[in-house]
Amino acid sequence: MFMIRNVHILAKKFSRIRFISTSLPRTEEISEKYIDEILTSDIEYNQLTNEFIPLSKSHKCLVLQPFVKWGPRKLTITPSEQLEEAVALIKTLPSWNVADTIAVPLESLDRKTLFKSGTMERLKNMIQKSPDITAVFVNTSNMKRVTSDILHENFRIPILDRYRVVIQILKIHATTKHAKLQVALAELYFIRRKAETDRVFATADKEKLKLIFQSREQKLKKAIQRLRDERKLLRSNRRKLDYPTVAVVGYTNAGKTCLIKALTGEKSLQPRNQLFATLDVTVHSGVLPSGLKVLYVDTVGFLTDLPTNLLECFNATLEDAVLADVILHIQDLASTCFEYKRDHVVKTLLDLGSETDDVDITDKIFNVGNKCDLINDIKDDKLLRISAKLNIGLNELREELEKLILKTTSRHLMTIKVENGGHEIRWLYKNATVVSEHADENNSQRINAKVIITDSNLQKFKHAFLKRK
Ligand SMILES: Nc1nc2c(ncn2[C@@H]2O[C@H](COP(=O)(O)OP(=O)(O)OP(=O)(O)O)[C@@H](O)[C@H]2O)c(=O)[nH]1
Ligand SMILES: [Mg+2]
Repeated sequence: MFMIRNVHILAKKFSRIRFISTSLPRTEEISEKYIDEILTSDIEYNQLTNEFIPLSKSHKCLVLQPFVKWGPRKLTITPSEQLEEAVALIKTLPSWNVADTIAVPLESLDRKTLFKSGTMERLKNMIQKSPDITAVFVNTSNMKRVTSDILHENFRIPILDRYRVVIQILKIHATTKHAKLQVALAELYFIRRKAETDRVFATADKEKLKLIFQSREQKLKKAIQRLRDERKLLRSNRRKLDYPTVAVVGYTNAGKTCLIKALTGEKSLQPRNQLFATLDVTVHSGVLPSGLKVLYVDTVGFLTDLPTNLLECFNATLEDAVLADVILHIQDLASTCFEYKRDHVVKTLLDLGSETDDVDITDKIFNVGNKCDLINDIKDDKLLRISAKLNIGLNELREELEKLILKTTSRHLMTIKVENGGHEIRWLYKNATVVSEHADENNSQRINAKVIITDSNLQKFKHAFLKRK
């Protein structure tokens, strides 16, 4: 009842608030200060957030996994695997714990009360007998308001669904402005849906709420657009530098950040045994066996069964991934539902590829199996097995990556005979990667330069030097 009574008070307070509409600046005029203000001082909206999704400092949860025993809604992931992921989600939140877990078989997930009366009673008794349970986490993507109210009336403690828990994690883990804005947008969609279905608001108040939500959505989208434009600029600057990019993607906790740390030696990177540890796209430089410099892009991890609104916010951050020269898909060999997670990532990537660039990205995806130190059986013999943590298989990975990069970026690894200290070698140092130089045995005036050069620069080189001869 606590939550419902609060919303009543809010509805009363709310009818006294006057909504002041302010005009939005143009995208290019949006300043850092403006972004800070959206995130911290939107008073009317912050009041709504506190009421609809109060951030609890700690909870002891009963993790409840409803599952359909048979029929088309039956999933390839087992209920115990789903429970395992749900427990990991809760444990990611500081000071949150799991009191108990239970998988509940259902005929369908569409019943308004979710459970039949017998099961409801059993669960009610179980919760009443365990006073240390302070919340129930029902691991479904987006529970209907009516269902959550019915469960709350029965269990008398807060009811959380997957959307609510994931948002809580994202709020804690978001550190950069872009991540914070994306999370704020996902949260707005969540609160709007709740408020729209709330019966305690009068129609006039609902109109006012609608204006607050609309205004906030516009502000957030504009600010996100500004940061996206900035990222686009950074991307095109990177292209001008002509360094190939490798996007490291995969399910959350697969070891993406750990792998980039191992490949680049960058100490600032912090792999963590948490879901959604990384919420920002960051770029780190590394060197391939031939000396070619590459940029590794760390990305946000994937998670199945998220509502579309939340997914949209994530997908925006994956633009960099789809546009990279190579997509390194890292899979956790030790994870229980390995195939299920792999298929989810591949499907999302292919969908994103066709949306963003309308291209088939299959040829530039490279699959690796990480955490080989934890298992002995070979799950997929086509996968290159590595351990980012113990540095196993990383040299082979670098070699394979280099081959694929040369192919996808139309680069050539070749030896060119040039004059020692002449224009040509200077040009090559400027426009290609010179891997090594060896004196020509037959002519001391000339050297053999081993270079990596793009197709277009090779044409330029030929045009500038070979045609003149
Ligand atoms: N045993 C073992 N553990 C690993 C290996 N690679 C990564 N880990 C561990 O797996 C956990 C997750 O690693 P991260 O690199 O943070 O995973 P991520 O894919 O970046 O996760 P998100 O950012 O949440 O998407 C950390 O505790 C790592 O130490 C490995 O090869 N072997
Ligand atoms: Mg990470």
